[in-house]
Amino acid sequence: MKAQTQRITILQQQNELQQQLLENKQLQQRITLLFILLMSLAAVMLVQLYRKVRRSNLRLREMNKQLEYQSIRDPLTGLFNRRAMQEKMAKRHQEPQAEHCSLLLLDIDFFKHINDHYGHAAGDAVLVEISKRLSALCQENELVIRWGGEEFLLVLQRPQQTAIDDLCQTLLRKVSELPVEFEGKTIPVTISGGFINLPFAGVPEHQFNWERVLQVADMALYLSKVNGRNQINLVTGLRVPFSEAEPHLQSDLSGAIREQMIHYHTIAG
Ligand SMILES: Nc1nc2c(ncn2[C@@H]2O[C@H](COP(=O)(O)OP(=O)(O)OP(=O)(O)O)[C@@H](O)[C@H]2O)c(=O)[nH]1
Repeated sequence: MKAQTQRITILQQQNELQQQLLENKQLQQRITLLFILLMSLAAVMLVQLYRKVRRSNLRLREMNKQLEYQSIRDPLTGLFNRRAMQEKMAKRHQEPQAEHCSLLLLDIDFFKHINDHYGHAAGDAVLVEISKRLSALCQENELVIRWGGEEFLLVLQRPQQTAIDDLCQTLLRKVSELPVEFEGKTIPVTISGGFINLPFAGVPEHQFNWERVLQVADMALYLSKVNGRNQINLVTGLRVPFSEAEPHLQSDLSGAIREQMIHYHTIAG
């Protein structure tokens, strides 16, 4: 009887153990399931987060590109601005053998009168139209810059002087032959310019840098203005050693011409 009771107790204990094992297994299964569920949820969230970050990165990159574009463009005409020129020249400075190029500085004649007579909006329309005409005449590797209010700077890549002369002639004609039409108003426009090569007359650029060379183009432009406008004065070389001409090239182009220190010619429209 005692042995039977003992066996029953053992069997009961075995049953309880089995029951416990079963419950443990179920618990383990639940934990595994929960773990898988949690991992899946985390994976989904991670993928979503990754996509979000990627989208925002793309947006940032796009905005950055736009900002970069805007920082080197003039908002009215879409042309390059001064900063673009400074960047181009800084790059040029780093090149071991900088390419020959030319600077053509242009300024619309009597632009103040256009504004006063036809209105500021008409003046803006003239700037936009002239920008288009200038751009149409330039090659892809050349820069058209809005240098100031009604001033443009072309950085040309045409080694032949005849090609430059042809361009100047065409440019004067293309600006003046067709008046700009704006809201029923017909606005006649002419332009004046000053031209020079960079480097100038083989003078190394560390000695005569682009800013100083451009000053000469500015003086040549001034000559075009005082000599009647609708023309371009081109400074194409030196007739005397640079050291001799240098003082004149800083502020007195007329003196350099008078003293026959430079090669120059005029193209009239
Ligand atoms: N409409 C318009 N006018 C501008 C802009 N920027 C500058 N200006 C005007 O351009 C005019 C420039 O005039 P001036 O420098 O006196 O020269 P100008 O009348 O062209 O005379 P010359 O250069 O001697 O032929 C000024 O009246 C400026 O207000 C612009 O973005 N839009």
